[in-house]
Amino acid sequence: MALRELKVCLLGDTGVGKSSIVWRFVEDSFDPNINPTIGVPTENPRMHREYMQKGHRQSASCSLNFHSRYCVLVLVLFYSVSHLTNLCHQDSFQTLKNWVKELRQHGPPNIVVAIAGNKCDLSDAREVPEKDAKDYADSIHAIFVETSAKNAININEVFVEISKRIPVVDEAGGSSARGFKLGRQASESRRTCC
Ligand SMILES: Nc1nc2c(ncn2[C@@H]2O[C@H](COP(=O)(O)OP(=O)(O)OP(=O)(O)O)[C@@H](O)[C@H]2O)c(=O)[nH]1
Repeated sequence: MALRELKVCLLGDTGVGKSSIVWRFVEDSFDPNINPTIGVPTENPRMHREYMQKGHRQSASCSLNFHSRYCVLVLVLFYSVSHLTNLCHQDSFQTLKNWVKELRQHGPPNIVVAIAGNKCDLSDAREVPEKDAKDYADSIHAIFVETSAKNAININEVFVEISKRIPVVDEAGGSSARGFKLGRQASESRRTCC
């Protein structure tokens, strides 16, 4: 089966867990002391995808500089709970809405958008009700999943859900809305991630 190269951009406030989600998905690991990153593309060896992480500090023109040869998918993150940083949950939820607005204005049409409410393991500190986030996601026709990179909750699922919405492109360049199946690259069999 032919491989397609796709790009997933992870957008969201600093500290919402973009890097941690990538690490959990690619390496099945979690680092509580992970360093902040800004805009460093990360190769995904498992699925021949390229992940680009973008923090909210970057300008829209820079961070929404999508490459047309890729089918572009977007995972927008916020955390559903208050967090011990100077950013509160409402900030990250509001930032998410701003990202969506920018995507609608500057992103390609028919972009696949998924919203992840990360850090759902901190349920005692929950302050954004799941229903509010779900209602918002429904209103923009986005996928919504609550995730925890720490406890490996729904990390694979969010990417599987995204993959289901990716149109299949046939050899003639036409597309259908059937989605496609995620799989592992044979050449990367030494990797131990799931
Ligand atoms: N409890 C909990 N902590 C998490 C989770 N995901 C990430 N963290 C922690 O949140 C902090 C920030 O995580 P990062 O993955 O660096 O967040 P980021 O969005 O990539 O941050 P920037 O690189 O600054 O944009 C780190 O201390 C992580 O260990 C999670 O699901 N649950």
